[in-house]
Parts: sequence; structure tokens; C-alpha cells
Amino acid sequence: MVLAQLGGRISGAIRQMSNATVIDKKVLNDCLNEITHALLQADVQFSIVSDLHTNIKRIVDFDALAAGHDKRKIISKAIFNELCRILNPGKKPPFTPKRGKTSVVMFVGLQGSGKTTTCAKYAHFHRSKGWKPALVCADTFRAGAFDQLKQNAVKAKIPFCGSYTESDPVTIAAQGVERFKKENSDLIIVDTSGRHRQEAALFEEMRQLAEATKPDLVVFVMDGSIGQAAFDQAEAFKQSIDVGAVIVTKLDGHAKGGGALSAVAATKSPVLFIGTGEHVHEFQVFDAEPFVKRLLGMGADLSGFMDNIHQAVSSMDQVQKPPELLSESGNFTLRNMYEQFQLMLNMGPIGHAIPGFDQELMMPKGGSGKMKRYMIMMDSMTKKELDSPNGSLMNNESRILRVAKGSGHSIEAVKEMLEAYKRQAKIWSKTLKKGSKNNKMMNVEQMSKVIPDEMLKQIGGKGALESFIKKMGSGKDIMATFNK
Ligand SMILES: Nc1nc2c(ncn2[C@@H]2O[C@H](COP(=O)(O)OP(=O)(O)OP(=O)(O)O)[C@@H](O)[C@H]2O)c(=O)[nH]1
Repeated sequence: MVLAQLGGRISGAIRQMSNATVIDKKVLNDCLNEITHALLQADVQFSIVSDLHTNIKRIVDFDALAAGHDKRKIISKAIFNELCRILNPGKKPPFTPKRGKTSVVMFVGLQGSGKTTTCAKYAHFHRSKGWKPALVCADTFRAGAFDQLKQNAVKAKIPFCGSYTESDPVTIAAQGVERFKKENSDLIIVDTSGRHRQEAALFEEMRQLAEATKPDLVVFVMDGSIGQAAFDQAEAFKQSIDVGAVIVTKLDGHAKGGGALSAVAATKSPVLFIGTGEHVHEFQVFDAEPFVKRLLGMGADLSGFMDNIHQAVSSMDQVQKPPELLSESGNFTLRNMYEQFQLMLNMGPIGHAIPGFDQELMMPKGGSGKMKRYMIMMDSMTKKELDSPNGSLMNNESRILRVAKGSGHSIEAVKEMLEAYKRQAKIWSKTLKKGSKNNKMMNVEQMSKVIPDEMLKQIGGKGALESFIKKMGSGKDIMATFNK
């Protein structure tokens, strides 16, 4: 069962309980049975589910509850708190890096869990907050790991090191950490090898790396889409190395998630971030309460919605100017398309309302939007290719092949992206023709159609949305972006 379904079933059980005329032991038991089934089907460990069941029964003790208590509220709150408790072991990481002081953070995890991607996301996240991160690739086990890290690092302008010739990860890691300490990096991130399974060789290598680099924090990266195996895996890592924090990856649309919930409990370490896609921006600070709220569909996640807007506005601040809609030569280039995608992804639901965009691009397919896949392909293009007028440099089979290989997509997929770009360029050149006023605005009507009803209600309806857009427009000039 995927995470969204799990949330749906739990909130359904709570709703059913709330709608009962009289709240008695039977109603509570029915509700808890449905929740336990849902959690077990989502691969949450039996012992965790059983604890949750016992704790809620203890809190909601009908015999001890005085008359007049709102049982519906007490039960719902107990369920919510228990779900948060599973995800939040109540511990702070043993170490929190401090800006300006050198810290070494080592990433460990099984092969394919997303370590290399996550190292880059972690570095990028901190860099955007003013840190001086650096990446060390100590993964000599997987051919291509260094190239992958290098590509991400170059794109995000983060110093990196690794080796094509040195086969000893310990030597590479030790030299890398030493070098970046000298260069005054304040966050040295060490990416390590994975293996297909938990095996002695991997754990031995991990211990040697820890010995050589003396990490201040070891982060265990876990694939959130795996099932029951997650618990054992997390426990095995925890026993072999001093795991201080966890990052759960691949919690996008199709993740089972339950295994990840169990694993968090196994490591008894806090989750720092979650990965929600392949792209460097798809990385969120983890906070149990909003996560559970979102899982249960509570409050339509208005805070997340507002965050999206603030992030979009502040990311515009970071680049100091809104993304250009056209290149200097008046062309809609692949880079323009990339920047627009970036803006829209940052803006969440509001981004969907931007006129001139092919709505099909926004639709999730296979768990991640086409936009995100296209951005990954564009990540493998050179500056010249991104800026070439009408994408002309990409009318070339060998370049298409290189981008396909570099981004891990098929040639057909890259061609599909280039076709989408051509369609997009056509739409933009029409939309931005001088004198055309009608469809350049972020229009309240369009926006209110794409924002979920419940969210719109919370904002205060269309009127409030309109005044909000106006405010945003005057404060940060976001409207100007679409009004050129
Ligand atoms: N959908 C999704 N994919 C992700 C996420 N994080 C990583 N991936 C993908 O997972 C795959 C494996 O990621 P890597 O970063 O190469 O994994 P790794 O742990 O470094 O692998 P090894 O170096 O072989 O140990 C890649 O295709 C990533 O793009 C995520 O949060 N969501």
C-alpha cells in the first residue's frame, strides 16, 4: 500500500469513528482494527503496530474517562500523537553541524538507496543557506559513482573530489577530508559505497572509513520504498556504525512508506530530511507533525502551500531576478524552459496555474512529473546546448545519445523532451508577442480551478486569493515575471 493510501485509510477510520452516534469500546476497537490493518499492509513492523494499539487503548480508557469528555477528540489526538511518536524518536541528532566550523558528515546505506543523490541534495540545501559544503566520493565499488557525484557537484557549483585510479576508498576519503579542511570548507560530505545486501565487507569498509575520516555525524540513507526489509536493514547498520541520523529517500508518490516508518523506530535516530524525487530540489526538512498531518490529509496542508509560495519568492530573491522568459536574443531556449520548470516546481499548486504551460507536463506519470524527468535530462546538457537558439545544437543524434546516457534515460525519452520543448517554445512565442495582454497574468480564475477546494476554503475563497496575489505582486513583483 502506498503512503497516500495508508493516510487515506487511517483518516477514513478516524472519520468513521467520529461519525458514530455513540463512542463506545466497540467503535474504538473497530477504528483501531482498521488502522492496525492499514499499517500492517503498508509494511510497518508488527511490534510497532502492536505498541501503537496498546498505547492508544491506554490513553483512551473509557472507564477512567469522566463523563462530558470529548471522546472523539481524545481518540483522534491519541492516534495522531502515536503516529508522530513512531516517526519522531524524540531525540535530537547527536551532532548538528555549525556554520563556519568544519564538520564531517558521512553518508552510509545500501546500494541504490540514494546516497550519492542525497549527498548532492544535502550539499545543495546547505549551500543555499550560505554554507561552504564540499563533496568527497569514497564510493569505489560502483563504476560511475564518481561521475554521478561529479556531475551533480559541477551543476550545483560545489567543490568535490574523488579518483578514477585510486581503488582504496579509505585513502580517497582521508585525502579528500584533509584537502577540504585546508580549504576551510565547513561541511565535508563523504559519500561511501553501497552493496546489494548488508554484508560483512560493506560494514568493514564503513568502519575503516569512519576511522580515517572521524565523522562528526553518520547519516544512514534509506530507500523509503522498500518494505519490511527496512527494519532489519536499519538495525544492521545501527549495530555496525554509530548512526546519528536518517534520511529517507524516494518518498514520492509510489513509496510504500511503512517500511521506512519502521526503520526510523529501529535506528532510534531522528529523520533529518526526506527525498521526494530524483532532482536536487526534491528534498525536504523532515518534521513529524506536518508529515503526519499531510499523510492524514489534515488541514489540506495550508502551511505547505504557503511554504511553497515563500520558497518560490525567496528562490527568486536568491537569483536576484525572476527567471527570464526569453533569452536575450528573444528566443525561448532550453534553459528558459528549465528555469520555468524550476519556478513552477517551487511554487507547487500555484505553478500549475501559470498560463502558457502545457498542462500535460504537470501531470504526474509513474510517480514523478514529466517536468522533473525533463529537468534531469537537461542537467546532462552543456551550457551551449541549453542556450542554443531554438535548441538547434540538440538537432544532433550523438548529442541526444550523450544526454540519454548521462541522464539515465532512453534516446526516445530525450527526443520526447525535445519535442515538448518545441511545443513549449511555440506557445511562449505566441504568449509573449507584443500587445497580447490577455493571457500573461496569473489569473485568479485559473488559479482557483487548480487549487484544491479545501485549500481554497482555508485561504478564504477567491476574494482572499485575489488579494493575496496582489500583495505578493506588490511585495516581490512576482506578477512582473509573467507580465513581460
Ligand atoms: N524517485 C526518487 N528517486 C531517487 C531519490 N533519491 C535517489 N533516487 C534515485 O535512486 C537511484 C539510486 O540513487 P543513487 O544516489 O545512485 O544511489 P546510491 O545509494 O548512491 O547507490 P550506490 O552508489 O550504488 O551505493 C537513482 O536513480 C536516483 O536518481 C528520491 O528521493 N526519489
